[in-house]
Amino acid sequence: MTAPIVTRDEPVAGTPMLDARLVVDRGAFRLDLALRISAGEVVALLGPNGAGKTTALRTLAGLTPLHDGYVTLDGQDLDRPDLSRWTATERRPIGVVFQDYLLFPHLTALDNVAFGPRRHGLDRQRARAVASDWLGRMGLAEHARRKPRQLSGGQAQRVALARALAVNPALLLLDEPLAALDARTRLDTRAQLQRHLAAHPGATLLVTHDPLDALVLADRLVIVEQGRVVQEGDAATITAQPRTDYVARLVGLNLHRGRADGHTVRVNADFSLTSGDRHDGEVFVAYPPSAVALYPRRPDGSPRNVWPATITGIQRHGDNLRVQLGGPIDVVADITPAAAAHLHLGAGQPLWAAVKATETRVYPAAPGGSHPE
Ligand SMILES: Nc1ncnc2c1ncn2[C@@H]1O[C@H](COP(=O)(O)OP(=O)(O)OP(=O)(O)O)[C@@H](O)[C@H]1O
Repeated sequence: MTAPIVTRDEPVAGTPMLDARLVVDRGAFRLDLALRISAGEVVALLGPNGAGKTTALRTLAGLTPLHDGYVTLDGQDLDRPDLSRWTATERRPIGVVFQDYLLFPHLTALDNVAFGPRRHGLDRQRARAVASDWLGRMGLAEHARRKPRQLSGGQAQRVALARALAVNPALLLLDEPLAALDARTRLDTRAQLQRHLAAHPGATLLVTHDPLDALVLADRLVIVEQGRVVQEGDAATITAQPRTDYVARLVGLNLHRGRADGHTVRVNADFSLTSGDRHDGEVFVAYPPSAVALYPRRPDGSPRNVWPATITGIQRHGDNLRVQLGGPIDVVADITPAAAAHLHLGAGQPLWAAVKATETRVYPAAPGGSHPE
């Protein structure tokens, strides 16, 4: 597709800071996603391994060429493959924090941060003044003369963030910015990062596997699978109404797709669920693992959905056990150790699963045409 040529000095009110359609072919893999991010907005790009998150980030940074589509940032066309126009990485008003930070090992923290402003034309003294200010904001003033190897993981992460922000980027790109940290450092650094992102006036794109990072740091989530956007929205909407198996696992819900006829949802040829909600047509049915009760024998006299199942896996899950079940539908159930003691759990063991109709949530599969397929 082609977009009109837009060349303007001032961003037009109401237009997003970043407006992009990224099309990249990599052998059998094709990335094709539209991204719009407003000034001051933090968007998390979330998806399973190989979904295309890093490719999207590298394309925006100019490290991987865009094959089709366009990248418009702050009113300027950066990439227009249809016009054979691309902008070199170093000429983009973009700051990048890579997963392993990529600090220059031979430069001090100060000179690592000063590197960006230097490249943007400031003389050494002014670049160092800008860098010093950023290190101060990151609480690293006393570490300015240290080399990267003398910094902790959390400190190195903040130097990398300072380096990315020191050029006042219209777009800040973060690639798994907390992945290299241990769990404790991660907690502190996540809180600090949240503060710095909230203060960043430009657009921010955060690439992550980690739903917690996305939920804490982002205003909006964009979920990609196999190079395509499958769902996007705020965290509350996505956690309430997942639309793919990946998203359902991410937010910890069982999810089935089926055809509703009143209170009955046919999930497959062998199985229907009864729900408290009335619907007609293609729907999703979601319910938490804690809503699935397990019994050694068929429970009688109950209005619930009841079916025979077989245990396919058991894991510890917080204080409870998470039990994977096969049968007419695949589900997971969370049960307490006390409940487990009555069931004599073991892989391959047959038992009965039940879900109350009132604990299921049913919603249309294609609201407003935003269906993933
Ligand atoms: N240099 C490359 N050459 C060819 N194909 C590549 C290259 N890098 C990545 N790919 C392919 O592109 C697809 C998307 O990979 P990408 O790294 O963007 O996914 P991702 O969502 O970032 O995954 P992960 O979470 O594992 O980092 C994959 O199928 C991958 O095999």
